[in-house]
Amino acid sequence: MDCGSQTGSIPDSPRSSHLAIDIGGSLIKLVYCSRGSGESAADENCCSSTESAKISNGINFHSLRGGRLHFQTFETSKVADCIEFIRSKKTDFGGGWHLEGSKEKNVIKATGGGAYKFADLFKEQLDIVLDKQDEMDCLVAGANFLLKAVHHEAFTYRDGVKDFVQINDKDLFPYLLVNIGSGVSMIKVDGIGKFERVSGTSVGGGTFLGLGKLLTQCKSFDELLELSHKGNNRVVDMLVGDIYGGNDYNKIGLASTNIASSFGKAISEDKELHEYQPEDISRSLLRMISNNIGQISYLNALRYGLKRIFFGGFFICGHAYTMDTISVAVHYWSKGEAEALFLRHEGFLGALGALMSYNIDKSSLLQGQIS
Ligand SMILES: Nc1ncnc2c1ncn2[C@@H]1O[C@H](COP(=O)(O)OP(=O)(O)O)[C@@H](O)[C@H]1O
Ligand SMILES: CC(C)(COP(=O)(O)O)[C@@H](O)C(=O)NCCC(=O)O
Repeated sequence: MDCGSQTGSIPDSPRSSHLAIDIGGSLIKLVYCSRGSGESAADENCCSSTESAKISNGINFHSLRGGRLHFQTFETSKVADCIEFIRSKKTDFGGGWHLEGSKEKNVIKATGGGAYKFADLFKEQLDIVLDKQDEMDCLVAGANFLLKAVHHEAFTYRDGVKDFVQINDKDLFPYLLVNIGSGVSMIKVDGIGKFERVSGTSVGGGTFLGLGKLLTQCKSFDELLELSHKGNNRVVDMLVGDIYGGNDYNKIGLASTNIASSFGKAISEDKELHEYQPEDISRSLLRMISNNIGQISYLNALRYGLKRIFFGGFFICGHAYTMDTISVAVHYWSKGEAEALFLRHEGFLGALGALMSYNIDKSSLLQGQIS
């Protein structure tokens, strides 16, 4: 993305630039363009950003011709940190955020439920007005932008192998966009600004983290994911073989190793929670939720005749086991007909969409200038 004045993509004063915010149920995502040499990647970690922000900054920080695009996250429960961060950036933004055509002095584009929930807080604390953008509009705009503009944005993931897929511009639509945030939205996208939210499920990233905290005493998402690396879901899940005396159930295509019932082993084992390893619980939970989302996504793709399913949202977080499980679920249920694709900037679709709702020259944004 070019924030520089040479292309005229962002008509603004030399120092000021644009900031957009997506305030979700779990995380706040900030995206902002800045110009000049004043900032470095190190700035990204200077405040109380979450661990996943650090991870994503590692891959998402972009040097821009004439400017830079920055990505930042905060836990929504720590909105005060986000407010302090924005306050600290105010001078970098020429003393405020001036929206073209608006009488208001400080206005920033904002999406997600928090744009409503925290509107008064931003006004009181920062004297900033949140210019609310619809969450679904932003998700779709962000996804379309990335898929059209960014080389190597989408990839498949199977058995630990990431394969980048270059999407032909003329062959992008229709597709299913599945955003796995706190909850999950499934959106059939037919073109730029043309979409319908066709389904959703409340069993999403918030469920993984919420149940995971209750069941394992973990304090954070990163801790829970880390545990899942070391776990064995078969200790907790009831397999087909557990029911069929070690045999496959060939007639309906089930191998003995298939999960028959997530967490099903806990029915009969008469064990207390503390007798299970938190690693195994975390693994089983992650698998259950990823598999379920993969399956519902496939059913919606089938319902609308869609071959490509793009997965976004911070739940995925570039995590190998999550992506593998989703890919296997889509492949398994579609008998290889549909494909799960992941996005490098998965967690920032809404924030990028909100950023694009500024009066920015879209044609220059769509010339592949984001790396
Ligand atoms: N550092 C983190 N803290 C909390 N949740 C995280 C973190 N990193 C990833 N997640 C996962 O991402 C989900 C939030 O995804 P996101 O797309 O930001 O949704 P939302 O817009 O609802 O906040 C969480 O529910 C959790 O599963
Ligand atoms: C309400 C939401 C759009 C909010 O987005 P989020 O903060 O989870 O990213 C999302 O949580 C959702 O789509 N939930 C599923 C609700 C349902 O379809 O049953």
